[in-house]
Amino acid sequence: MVMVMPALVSDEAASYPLDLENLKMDLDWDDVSCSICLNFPHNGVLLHCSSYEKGCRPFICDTDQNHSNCLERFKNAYRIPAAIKDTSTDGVTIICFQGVSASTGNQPTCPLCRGAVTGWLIIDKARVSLNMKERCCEEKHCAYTGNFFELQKHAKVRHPYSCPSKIDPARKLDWENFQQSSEIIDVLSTIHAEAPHAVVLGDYVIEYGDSEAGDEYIGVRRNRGRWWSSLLSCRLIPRFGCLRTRRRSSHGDDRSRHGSIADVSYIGEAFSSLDVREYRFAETDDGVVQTGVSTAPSLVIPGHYRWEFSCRFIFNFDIFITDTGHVRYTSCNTIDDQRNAQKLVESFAANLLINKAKIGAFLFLDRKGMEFWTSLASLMGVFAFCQSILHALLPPELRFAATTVLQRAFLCFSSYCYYDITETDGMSTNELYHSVQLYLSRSASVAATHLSLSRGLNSSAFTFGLSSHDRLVDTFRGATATWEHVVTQRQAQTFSWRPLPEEKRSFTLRIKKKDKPLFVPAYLDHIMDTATELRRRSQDRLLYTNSRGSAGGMESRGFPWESVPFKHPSTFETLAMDPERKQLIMADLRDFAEGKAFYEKTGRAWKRGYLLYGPPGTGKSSMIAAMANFLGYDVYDLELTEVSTNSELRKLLMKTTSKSIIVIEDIDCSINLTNRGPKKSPTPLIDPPSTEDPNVAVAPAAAPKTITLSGLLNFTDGLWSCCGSERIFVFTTNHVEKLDSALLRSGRMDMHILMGYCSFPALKILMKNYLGLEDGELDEKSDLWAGLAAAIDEAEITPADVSEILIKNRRREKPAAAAELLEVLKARVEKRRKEGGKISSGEGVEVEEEEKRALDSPKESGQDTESDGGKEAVAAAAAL
Ligand SMILES: Nc1ncnc2c1ncn2[C@@H]1O[C@H](COP(=O)(O)OP(=O)(O)OP(=O)(O)O)[C@@H](O)[C@H]1O
Repeated sequence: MVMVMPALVSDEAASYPLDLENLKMDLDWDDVSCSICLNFPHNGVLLHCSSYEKGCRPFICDTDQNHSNCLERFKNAYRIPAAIKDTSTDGVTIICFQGVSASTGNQPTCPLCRGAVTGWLIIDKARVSLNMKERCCEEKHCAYTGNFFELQKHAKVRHPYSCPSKIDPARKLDWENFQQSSEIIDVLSTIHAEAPHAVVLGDYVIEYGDSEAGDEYIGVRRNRGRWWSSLLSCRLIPRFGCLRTRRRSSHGDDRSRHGSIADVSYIGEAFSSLDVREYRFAETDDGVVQTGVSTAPSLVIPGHYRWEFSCRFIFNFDIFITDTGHVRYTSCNTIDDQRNAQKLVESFAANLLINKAKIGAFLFLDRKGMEFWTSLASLMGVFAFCQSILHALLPPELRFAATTVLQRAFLCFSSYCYYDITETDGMSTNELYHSVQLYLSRSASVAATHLSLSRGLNSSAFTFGLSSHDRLVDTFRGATATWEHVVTQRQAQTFSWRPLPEEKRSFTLRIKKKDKPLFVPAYLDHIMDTATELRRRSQDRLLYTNSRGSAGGMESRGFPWESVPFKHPSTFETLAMDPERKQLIMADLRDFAEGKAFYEKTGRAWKRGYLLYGPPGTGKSSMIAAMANFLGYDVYDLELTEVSTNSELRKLLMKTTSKSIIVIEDIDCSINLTNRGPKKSPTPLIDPPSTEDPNVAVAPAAAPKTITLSGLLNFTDGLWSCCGSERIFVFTTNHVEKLDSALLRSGRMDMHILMGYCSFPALKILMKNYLGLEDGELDEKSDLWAGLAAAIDEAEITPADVSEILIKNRRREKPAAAAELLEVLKARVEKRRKEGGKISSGEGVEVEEEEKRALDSPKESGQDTESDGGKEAVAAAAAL
């Protein structure tokens, strides 16, 4: 047996003797493949590794750069500077690496067993045999196959410049990734072997459970006796570049035995073999004192700066701070790392000295903070435990009672009081809930992050609402109110006549107990008022009427008014009227709308009456529309002929809302305004059908009309007139002289407005409206303009008539249309003069009024004339 001792440079390698005889005998050359390219190893060599004795035979190719070139690549990977021929005997040559030492951390390792490689053997017999094996050309896309010599020739001729043995970067990266993943798996399996209950979170291992065993695992004290807490042990998975470096520096023979053992030894040795500096914390001293230890200075740091966990920084070293008063850092390989570690610990100590505060940058929790959170956690744990016990032991009724008692106790001791405003109040809807919703929508649109949006019927605006469990803080008279929108699922669907929504919604108002007198009821009133105003502004205005053809419909659905959206376009701007008078009326309306305090102070009902009188077509209806548009009020057009009794009139009044205009047009045509007492029973105009005929249904007799002037007077200025607020009464008439003076007195009709014939300023407005004629557009000194100014007053023409002429001529040129108007005015003046100054339109008024009276109240006209006859008939029947 020939034993050869290779002249190895490292001490460890010196112990690998070679049994050359056995080497020659125990190989079947057909089964040999290159450990790197996995092909037949042409011109092959056998790496001499530490596991040679155990049968490891790592053959690799020793070809040139035109082929796989595996030996060269192996040497390059480990930066082996040189190799020398050491021994040569009987067809076996031993080559040894030069200048390789285990201490440099760059020891070549066997591709099969990962053991240290000290050199290689050239076995002549193996070479001859292996060189004759056929393999493919290494060049991409080349299909040539041949033995070693054929391939050499082929490469020289066909691929003289190719270099297939260069490393493909993508494949290199793949290989590195593969190595990394296997390292991760190794580390994880080691962690689980060492600490089966640990959880690996990112780069850290968190251990749960009791650590009474007191294993000072990797130098970090565990949290004793606190079963609920978890302890951040340490960062175990370092960066893999570092891991690989460390691996290379470790002993190969350990690793060759077992892969995972290698990682365990890594974790262990990180704290044993590396440089450990130590800083000491003293319990009592408040300063940081550097105690003179020769190589490792000690810092005395107050006790409350102790931390119970360790942290690995982004650098390649670890710092541990233990409750025994020690700060330790372990540096890795480089001098830079050591310097960084030292700097960090020193700046940490300096910070403590200066600030005596937490150093946030180091992501540490101080002991006090830890204690607080652990106490809190323990309290919560106890609470959860008690809750589960109570749940198991107590019946639901008892639990409910206990909860109620607890809630009451809580409310007793709380400095807040709470108000729940539910969406429904029993069977009816809670108006306050909707008002609060609308009120909060003002600020919700700004403050809240999650909103619900809605748009109501007859509304042109969107309203915002709080979503479930959203909160909003409001201030009222300097105090704070917190609103929360609570939405819960309705539990069991109880029997109900109407379907209930699936969710129960409510608002909870939280205010301080001391603010209670401030909030209740003033705050709620404020909410209601604001919501009403918002609702009014966001909704289209409405035109109501009570005219439905019969008094029987009065109580239909409990609401006597029917409404349509109010869309009249008339405004004070388009109203043809003297500008000064217009301004006067507008100022009066504005004062009224803003006069809440004034009316309260003076003890007057917040209402105002306007009487609009003048010939037909002078703009009385237009004036009402302009008023409504100016104030933004709803309009109630009261048809008096549809109202049977004074009480009905009262009910109608009661059902009007505030901020509204109640209009009675042509009041002189609607009622006998001289009779203050009840009217006589009316006699039907047509005979009632004979009751003898059973087939004919007997129509019920029309309800007697008992509405009186006094009823109307009470309507406008009685006790009932102030059942609402901010209401305007407007009466219109063509014959003011026919009205009872009681109706006209101040307090009922506060302002009498004459809507007269078209004046020259009014004419200008109409020409602007219909012809688009702006001021100064026509030469004011022109004959046309002067003629219009002179004729308009004498013509006594209504704005309605002027409008009609202008509409007819609106497509013509403006001067031509104005000239046409002048012609009409002149003709009218001429006619008036001929007729001796009699107002022709006045005659028209009379005729028109008669017609109106006949149409509007046929019964009334009939009543008076036939009342005597009726009386006679009744008397005759009584005599019989
Ligand atoms: N002062 C005015 N300004 C603008 N347009 C007017 C004016 N007066 C009348 N008009 C026009 O004439 C038409 C009739 O007017 P309006 O109905 O307001 O008159 P009125 O006085 O209410 O008539 P009546 O007494 O017959 O009800 C309206 O369509 C309007 O366009």
